[in-house]
Amino acid sequence: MGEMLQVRGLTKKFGGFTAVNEVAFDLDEGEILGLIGPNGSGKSTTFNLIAGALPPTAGTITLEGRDITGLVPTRVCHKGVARTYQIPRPFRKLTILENVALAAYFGADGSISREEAWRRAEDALDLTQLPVDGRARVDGLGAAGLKKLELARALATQPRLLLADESLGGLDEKEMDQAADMLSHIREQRGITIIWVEHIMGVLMRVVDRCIVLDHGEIIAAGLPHEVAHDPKVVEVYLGTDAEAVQTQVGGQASAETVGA
Ligand SMILES: Nc1ncnc2c1ncn2[C@@H]1O[C@H](COP(=O)(O)OP(=O)(O)OP(=O)(O)O)[C@@H](O)[C@H]1O
Repeated sequence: MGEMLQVRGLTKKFGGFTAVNEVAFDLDEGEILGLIGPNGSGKSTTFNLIAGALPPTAGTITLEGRDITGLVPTRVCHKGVARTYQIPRPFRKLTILENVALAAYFGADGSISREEAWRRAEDALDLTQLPVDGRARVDGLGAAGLKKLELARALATQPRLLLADESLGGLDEKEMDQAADMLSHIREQRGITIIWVEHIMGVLMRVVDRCIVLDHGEIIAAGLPHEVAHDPKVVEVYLGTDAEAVQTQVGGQASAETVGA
């Protein structure tokens, strides 16, 4: 397995405020990495830096051995990185298929035929279990369906690295589990490497290979899900609540500190 992504010294300052501070991690091809942390910990900013939506103040981002630091989002997309947005904003007047075909077409910078864009769209709809029927409308989709559409639009650009800003907060427990299984399925079927950003720890821990935890813009823990869930620093920032539920789910031996926490 080759290296997909290398992040070093990644820092973002907004005026005098440091939102992301010296973040560094590696990601292997085919891995699912969870990026978690409480509100305001710097998850979205880190994500936006990798996707090119924000220029970093310092640090480097290397994709498959090539420096992509500071490239604009369309250029990053053409290098094989796709992202989803926390708040889906589809074209409501277009059908589901049209929305996804447009993403395929523009994601490829118009270098593919319309027929190829439709084909890629159908494939992405199939992968996300959305109706491939050309008449199905966006209006009929609920919160979970809109998340799938967001995922389908990203997948239609045929990325090698998917940045999934899932934020499953609006979904019920069953829908959250299905969304998690879907990411796992996408990795298995297509070998796509995934960074999954999520505020809720529990649902993510079941499918990620590794995770990193941010707090105040810095990595406070990194490792296997059960290691991270038992890390006293992680338990502290999540005030025990979510971490306890996760420990039950992922198992593993609790450390002396967390037992007493
Ligand atoms: N454009 C901006 N200008 C100034 N401050 C910003 C900007 N974007 C983010 N911040 C600040 O940077 C910090 C990190 O924000 P970020 O959105 O990355 O956190 P997050 O972990 O994604 O939070 P959430 O789970 O709430 O989405 C926050 O304190 C936020 O207010």
